Amino acid sequence: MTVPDLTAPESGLIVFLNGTSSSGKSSLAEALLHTLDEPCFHLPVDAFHRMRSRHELTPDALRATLLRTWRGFHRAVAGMAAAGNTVIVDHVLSEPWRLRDCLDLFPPEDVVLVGVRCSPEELARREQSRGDRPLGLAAGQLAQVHAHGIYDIECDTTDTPPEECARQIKEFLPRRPTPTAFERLGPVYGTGRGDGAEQGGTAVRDAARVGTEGRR
Ligand SMILES: Nc1ncnc2c1ncn2[C@@H]1O[C@H](COP(=O)(O)OP(=O)(O)OP(=O)(O)O)[C@@H](O)[C@H]1O
Repeated sequence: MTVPDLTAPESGLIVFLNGTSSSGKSSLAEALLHTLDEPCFHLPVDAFHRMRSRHELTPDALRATLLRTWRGFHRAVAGMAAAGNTVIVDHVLSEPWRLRDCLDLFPPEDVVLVGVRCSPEELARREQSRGDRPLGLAAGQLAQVHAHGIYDIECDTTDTPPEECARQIKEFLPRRPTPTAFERLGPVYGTGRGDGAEQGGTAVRDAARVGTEGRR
């Protein structure tokens, strides 16, 4: 029987899609799965919420459980990438601690931070037609989600189909400049692997102040 090579592989790329609810992250992630040449995984936080058992919880317990779900999600992404997998992350940076936690965990040179933009009018139209998201959810997230201000690449899904956005990202990957957005954001947020991963990270200190934004 052949023994598999278990020496530490090179870290895989993390294509980090950040945008409000209804901005088109999941659709873009799905298009990327078909567009990128190498095997890759789409890890959406929604899948982790679906895996959780359906217990009745007090508001405090729910808040703590949601926080653990998000933090577990970040660590699952880091683990998949550490094993050499290309990972597409579908994320809403609607609370500052979420970005801090990711900055603490992910190798900054391996993250491609993608801003997924969409006009407020189109976001409202999509919410209306979906019917499974509270109206105004996306509008309420807009300012915070993009507050860090830096991306490696941005896509505007208002008038551009997911397949075209995926093609633009694929074209960008081999010529992405350094320092990456994550490399630039680490010092700004006073975070980074090394101090964060071992000690629990700034995000853990922030967690005491975490909001109750919940599942989104
Ligand atoms: N590029 C696009 N052009 C037109 N419609 C789109 C585009 N991308 C997504 N949509 C539509 O917008 C709605 C939301 O898309 P999607 O689920 O991909 O967004 P999301 O950002 O993952 O949302 P959420 O975070 O709420 O799950 C869907 O009805 C989808 O068909």
